[in-house]
Amino acid sequence: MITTTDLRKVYRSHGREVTALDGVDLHVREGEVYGVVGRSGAGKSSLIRCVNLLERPTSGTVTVDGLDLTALGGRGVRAGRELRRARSRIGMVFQHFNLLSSRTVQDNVELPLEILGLTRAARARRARELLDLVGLFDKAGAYPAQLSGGQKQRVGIARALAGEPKVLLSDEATSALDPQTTRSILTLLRDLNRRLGLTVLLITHEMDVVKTVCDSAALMRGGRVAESGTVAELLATPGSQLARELFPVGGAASTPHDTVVDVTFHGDTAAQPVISQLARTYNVDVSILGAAMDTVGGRQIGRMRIQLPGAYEENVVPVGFLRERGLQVEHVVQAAPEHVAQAAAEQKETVR
Ligand SMILES: Nc1ncnc2c1ncn2[C@@H]1O[C@H](COP(=O)(O)OP(=O)(O)OP(=O)(O)O)[C@@H](O)[C@H]1O
Repeated sequence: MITTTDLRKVYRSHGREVTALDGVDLHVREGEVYGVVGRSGAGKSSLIRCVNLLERPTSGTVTVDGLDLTALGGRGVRAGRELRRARSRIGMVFQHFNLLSSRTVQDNVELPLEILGLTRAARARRARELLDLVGLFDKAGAYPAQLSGGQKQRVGIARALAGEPKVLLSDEATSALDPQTTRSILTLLRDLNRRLGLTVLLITHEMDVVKTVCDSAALMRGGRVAESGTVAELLATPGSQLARELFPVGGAASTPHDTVVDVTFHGDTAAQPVISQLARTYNVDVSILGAAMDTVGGRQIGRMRIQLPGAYEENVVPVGFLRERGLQVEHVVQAAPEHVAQAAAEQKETVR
């Protein structure tokens, strides 16, 4: 539904060039909720703004619902009109809601419909339907200042849906909200995604957002996509940073000479009997260093960090035993004690 190909964005200001996007290839399938995460400055906002051409890419293409938006945006009245029409099929939700304070809730939702040229009666009817959809029918006559943050964002979402978009872009829609309100907005987005078949591309710096609503995710670093895939694929990718951050499991080994592995299993596969079978079959002492269960991408996932006596090479058979039983096993390379001391010293240096 959304494809970017070798997308580059270079900002030029005060004689300086900043490369915000350095060849981004992204593919968001129809009907999925896709999360883009990354540190501040990774290029997330630039990406989402290039997807609806609020920002013109320096090079590369953006295709939304089969239409190459980058080809539409030439100069001239016709090109401008075509781009505006295409853009009206892409809804956008902002972190700070961007509502007009002098307009009522209903008038805010009607704004894009005015631009689309709907009659007053048709606008009012559609705006009320949309307010009903986001649970704010009774607030039609209120002004933004009379609403809570969550209600303002619901108005923002209703307004974004006015042009009956197939795609909704969300730029940190929940980062100004408290955790409970965040949850209710995410539930609303998921609900709209399912009921309307809406494809949602959201950017966030909160892993919990990805965990709660996303089917797929990408990690951006330095203007590039460092990792991407469905949440299930990412969780099954050895060494995936996203998987680690989505599902952290801690615990340090008692000795650096033993083997530490992270074992991932799905909620319906009980790991505990497998671990005790392992201990019995190979007569090894298995220490559980950490464990967690959580729901990721709507599926129950469990992760356990265990310690096995001896070096990794000596544990190939027990590790194979776990893998044969369908568990995903990832070797956690432990830092040698002198490296730990050095890393701690370096960190102290940075803090100072
Ligand atoms: N209009 C602009 N002019 C110049 N440089 C810009 C502009 N917008 C963004 N940048 C730079 O581009 C890089 C990527 O910024 P961008 O806002 O896309 O990142 P981000 O991942 O969304 O960060 P954040 O999470 O802090 O919003 C940064 O180095 C930023 O300073």
